[in-house]
Amino acid sequence: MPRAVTAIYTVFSTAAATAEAAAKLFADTANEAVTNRGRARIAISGGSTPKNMFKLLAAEPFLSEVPWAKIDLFWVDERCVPPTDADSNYKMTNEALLSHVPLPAEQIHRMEGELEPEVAASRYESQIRIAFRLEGAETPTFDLILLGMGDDGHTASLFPHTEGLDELSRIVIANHVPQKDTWRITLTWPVINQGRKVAFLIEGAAKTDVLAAVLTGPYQPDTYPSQIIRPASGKLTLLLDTAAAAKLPPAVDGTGTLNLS
Ligand SMILES: O=C(O)[C@H](O)[C@@H](O)[C@H](O)[C@H](O)COP(=O)(O)O
Repeated sequence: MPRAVTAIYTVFSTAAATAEAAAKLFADTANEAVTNRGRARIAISGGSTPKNMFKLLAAEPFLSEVPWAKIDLFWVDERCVPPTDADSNYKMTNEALLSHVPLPAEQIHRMEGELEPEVAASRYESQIRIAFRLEGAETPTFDLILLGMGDDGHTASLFPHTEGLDELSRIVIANHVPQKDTWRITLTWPVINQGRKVAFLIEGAAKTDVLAAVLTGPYQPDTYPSQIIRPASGKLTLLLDTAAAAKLPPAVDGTGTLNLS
């Protein structure tokens, strides 16, 4: 049985407001982690939705608010392409964010999409083990994991009916995605669920029906992998625009709560 968690969704009237809320979540969580633990380890997703948030983080006031020198930035997933490729999550993030902020290069932990998938996955797992000083079978606890969701219900690079959904012990895997005829590198869902704070950023009418199925429909994670994200903290945060949230129970004063059992 899946872990029971409380999904707290906040609905914003525009994509710009959603991006602003996501940037504030990034800054606030980073500052809390640095205050309490001396550093912040954050894993971000790619795709298109986070781009506006990244641009906001690269400008004032967030540029000054974020403790860049104390952040270790990781990716949730990456396409198996070089970092110069138009499909590269790293490329998008570098253009929108990294090339504009004082985040030390050695604290930017890129997934090496240009390598053979399994090699890239095991090298990234080693990078994480070193950065988190993990021993034995320990797994990392990220301070913040920012996720997106595809219109097929996938998150990270955990796509419907793929083998990656069955991986319980590794931190990073290469996941073959037959429906895209491609390989992806991705964090595994148990690692994502261990995040201190796990948040989805979801926008647009293309996500309306699938988000309703994920949050209010029967539990079928092989079909809707986003359902497998049930954080150990007991709380799942969702930042949504009105279009994505259109088929969810109406939010009161902009915020709704769903008990996912
Ligand atoms: O590599 C990726 O594509 C992402 O990490 C992926 O999980 C993304 O979050 C969803 O596909 C949503 O993508 P959009 O934001 O483009 O809708």
